[in-house]
Amino acid sequence: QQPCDHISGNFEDWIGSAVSKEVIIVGGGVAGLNAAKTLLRNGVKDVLVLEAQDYLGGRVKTYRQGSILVEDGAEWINGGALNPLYNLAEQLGGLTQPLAVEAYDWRAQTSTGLEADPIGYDAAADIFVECEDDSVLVNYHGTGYGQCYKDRFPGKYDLLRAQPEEKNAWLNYLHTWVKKETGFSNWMDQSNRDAVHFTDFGFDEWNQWQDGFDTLISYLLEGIPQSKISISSPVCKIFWDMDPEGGVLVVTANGEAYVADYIIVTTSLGHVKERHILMFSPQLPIDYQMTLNKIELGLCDKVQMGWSRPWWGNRPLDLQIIFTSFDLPEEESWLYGIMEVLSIHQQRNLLQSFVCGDDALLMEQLPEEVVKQHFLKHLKQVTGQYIPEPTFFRRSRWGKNIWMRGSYNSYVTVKGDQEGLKSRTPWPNPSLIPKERRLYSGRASIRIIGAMVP
Ligand SMILES: Cc1cc2nc3c(=O)[nH]c(=O)nc-3n(C[C@H](O)[C@H](O)[C@H](O)COP(=O)(O)OP(=O)(O)OC[C@H]3O[C@@H](n4cnc5c(N)ncnc54)[C@H](O)[C@@H]3O)c2cc1C
Repeated sequence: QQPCDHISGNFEDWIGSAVSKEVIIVGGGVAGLNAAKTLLRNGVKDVLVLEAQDYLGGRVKTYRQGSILVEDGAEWINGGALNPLYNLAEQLGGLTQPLAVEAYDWRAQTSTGLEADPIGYDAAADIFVECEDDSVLVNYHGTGYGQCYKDRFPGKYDLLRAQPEEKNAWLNYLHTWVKKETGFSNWMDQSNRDAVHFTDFGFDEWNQWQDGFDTLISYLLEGIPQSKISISSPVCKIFWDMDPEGGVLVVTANGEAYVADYIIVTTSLGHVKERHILMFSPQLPIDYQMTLNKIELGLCDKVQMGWSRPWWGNRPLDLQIIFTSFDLPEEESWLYGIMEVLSIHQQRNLLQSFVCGDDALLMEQLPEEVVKQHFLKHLKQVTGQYIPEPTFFRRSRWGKNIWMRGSYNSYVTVKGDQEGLKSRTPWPNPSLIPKERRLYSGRASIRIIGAMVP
């Protein structure tokens, strides 16, 4: 199934047929295209982007069908003007303002279809803010991120005097909410020390790209000639320290070989973790490998459903789902991962939910029609409303995608923290990398860069 599995041979087998390039960029997502655009703008002309899939953008993937526009991947410009993308979108005339909270028809329902006590939501939301505060988190070094929430929730909830029987249900809701924000399978996975360093632009600023997040990709592509990009060209082998002439040899699944002065690898952490042993020759330096073992990439998917008109009413819907019973059949248990069903901004006939971690992995294994029927049945049960057959359905599968193996938010695990990794910055401090291995410091250099977008 992995197109790279049939690529074999060593350095000597490939070097003879290799085409020379100054810079090879692995991956045509935001990071790779931005690197190419920047190099070209600065006079480095002999650049080639090798992209594994048949489209550019990677985790920026806008889907259009008639008047429908949905995002499989990146959707929001979080953090308002603090986010550099905000200014870019504004400059390109493509920024939408978030809807006011009051614009939404906000509901909180139990999974059995009863109205939930909104006071539980207030407790959950308060703690959500508290546990993002670095001055609170420093007290939790050495533990998992969820510890802060677990410790604070009971007191806060009791203070708000909500129904005691709903207490655990709201704590479970809070866990699912944190998983959605982080992509973890379990909120005890991430090291609290790492969470302290998380650059949070603020989660209440929800600007978007007017015409889809891929406006960013079109912008990046301006100024990159087509000849500088090769799609459907997975990079399988990188021989990075073997050429007596000092070049880096790259071999693709199509059997093409390139020898470059420099290489920039922008593939997702999930892909690097899965393939680095087979991909790099010699193996990555041991400190890189050890770092890789201590960090993970989260997984979140989206499920989207549309109708010819909104059955929920004229206002956009924001429906919170609080699971009060856990008797779903095994196959449907991925639904436990849904804590919110939200109208898609600018798409008033469409609803969307996130599903993360293990729940996402289970959902990804099911046929699309089955996922659709589960989601529909669940919505009917929760709302108690008549819901017609949807006219649109889509779900993402970022975990199954062999070029991604995850979606957003890399993090240091608790175990990684205990083993000495103190920050999520995946690679050792560049100044600690021997000079001859740094980008722009000579041939045979290698540098792996991460996502441009948080
Ligand atoms: C569901 C979801 C929701 C998100 N929501 C937001 C959001 O609201 N706001 C936000 O700012 N960000 C969001 N993100 C994160 C954002 O999409 C990413 O941070 C960003 O797109 C990463 O860009 P990148 O170029 O670093 O990596 P990628 O987009 O992963 O690009 C890497 C590219 O490398 C290619 N590749 C992989 N392996 C190989 C190989 N061996 N050879 C050649 N090519 C290879 C891949 O196909 C891919 O195109 C979201 C992501 C997901 C999945």
